[in-house]
Amino acid sequence: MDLLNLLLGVALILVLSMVLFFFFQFRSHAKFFEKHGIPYLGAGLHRIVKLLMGSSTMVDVEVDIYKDATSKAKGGLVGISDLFGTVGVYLTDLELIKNVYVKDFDHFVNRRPVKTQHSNFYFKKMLFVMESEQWKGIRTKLSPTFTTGKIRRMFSIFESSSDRMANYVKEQVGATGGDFDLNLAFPKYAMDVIASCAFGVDSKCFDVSPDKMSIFEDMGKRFQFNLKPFVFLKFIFMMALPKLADLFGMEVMDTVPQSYFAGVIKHVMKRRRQTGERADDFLQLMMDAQEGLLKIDDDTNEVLNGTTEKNVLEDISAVDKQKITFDDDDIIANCLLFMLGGFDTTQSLLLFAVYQLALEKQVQEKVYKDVKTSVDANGGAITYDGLLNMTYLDMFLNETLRFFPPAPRTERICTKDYPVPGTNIMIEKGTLVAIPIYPIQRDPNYFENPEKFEPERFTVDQKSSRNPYAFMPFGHGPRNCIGMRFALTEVKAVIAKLVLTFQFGTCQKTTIPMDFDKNTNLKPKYGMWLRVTPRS
Ligand code: HEM
Repeated sequence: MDLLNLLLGVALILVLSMVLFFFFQFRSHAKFFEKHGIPYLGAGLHRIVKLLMGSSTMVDVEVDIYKDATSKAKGGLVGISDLFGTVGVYLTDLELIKNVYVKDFDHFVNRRPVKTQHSNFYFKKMLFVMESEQWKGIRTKLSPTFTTGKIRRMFSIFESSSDRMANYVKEQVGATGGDFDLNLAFPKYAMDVIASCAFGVDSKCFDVSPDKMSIFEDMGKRFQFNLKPFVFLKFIFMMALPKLADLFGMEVMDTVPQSYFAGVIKHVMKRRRQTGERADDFLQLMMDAQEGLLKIDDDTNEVLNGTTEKNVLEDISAVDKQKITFDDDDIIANCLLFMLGGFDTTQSLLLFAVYQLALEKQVQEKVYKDVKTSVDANGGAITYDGLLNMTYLDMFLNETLRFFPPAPRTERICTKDYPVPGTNIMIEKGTLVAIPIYPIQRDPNYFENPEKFEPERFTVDQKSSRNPYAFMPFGHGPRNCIGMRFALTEVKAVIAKLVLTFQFGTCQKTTIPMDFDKNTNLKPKYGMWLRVTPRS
């Protein structure tokens, strides 16, 4: 009983300390914004509480902040205290967003820093969280692995995983079709591709029944981003009190899957080095990059409006380049990043794509015709070049990404004081800069009737008549998603295969309208139940 009282007392003191800590922090933020003449949205504690209680999703929070922000913004921004107590600005103006992404990128090179010192060995070596020159150096090493030419060479991986996926779904629904939760199959596809591309192994995901997972899939799921209340509180604690978090040895990521995957990669690298065996996969490209055998191709992530990633990356001085190391731990970290950056996001796009196919029958028929025409012209095969000709499929996926962007916002940290053009506002070095993706893509100022699903918004004409920064599912500029082309090819390959093989419809268990999972990025809450019927 005494021990229980003691624990309750400690818990109470901890909660009270955190409340006091946040109270004083938010008061100092209010003064900060007042001094800079920036309207302040306040602490937004009600949003944090709603997230923690599970009555709001991350998307609800984003939409709510955007609504508030657009009504109060000055010079295209408002002040916020983010969920972790960081002082930040929230951008509402597309010109300012363009400046941050591209034009004045040198002021906004980094993302939110990882403040803990002793933990997260691989996490800190991931491109996503790296900073400044180190980031530029590693991005230079990795960019040549994501070019069109390299992805074309990996296409056979997408092809065989797509075949496995289609066969798996066929087995589940039978010859006459049936209701099936696609959420049980797409994670297997995403994992199968990652296992082959980034780890050089067979995931065996499709070799088990839907209620089971192969060890690779199981570990991958444990590695996924989630915001369950306990994890969320842990993040808040780690960001707000990094020194204490270090003292407790807290880790951002679960260490068991981390060690498992690191072991797999080390094993494959050792075998390849010993036997001279090579493969057309991402791991091989990184091993080649380590040896300095890869060059930046001309098509390295073309970036909108004049600035190319190539320009920025070539900007690193010769001396800096020598300082950039790329050892086996960097390779492991960036293979893990494939899992972190590519597993959840790709699944999310796939799930919402089939959802929209099922809801919009006419769209489904158009996608089918587009795919069939291209495949027939290629002797019945889905090829890399064939995918490039599927223009309606491309428009359809873009509209799916507008409607359901897997990442609802992105962020930068201001790395040099930045005077906001046309105003007397200064964004101070160290300030977090939040860029809302989901709410802008649903804003009627940029997309007429935004709640209507309409792939025709992405015809060449319609795209050219719109501000390109209103659509940003992969971010923009030199720090955009490095895996964009990879992800789009991976998704197109399997959607093409699936629409050729099946027709998708709704069933009793289909959630309409969509309900999002509260504990993670954009994902359906109740799986993705659809009626799946093999085409005759
Ligand atoms: C549909 C799939 C995907 C979506 C929607 C997506 C979205 C995004 C977004 C919004 C960002 C932030 C961009 C910015 O801040 O401007 C990002 C960054 C990133 N993504 Fe993706 N992503 C996807 C797939 C992938 C895949 C397959 C990989 C595989 C490697 C990947 C790796 C990364 C990395 C490494 C970054 C950080 C880049 C850097 O900091 O230089 N993503 N992604």
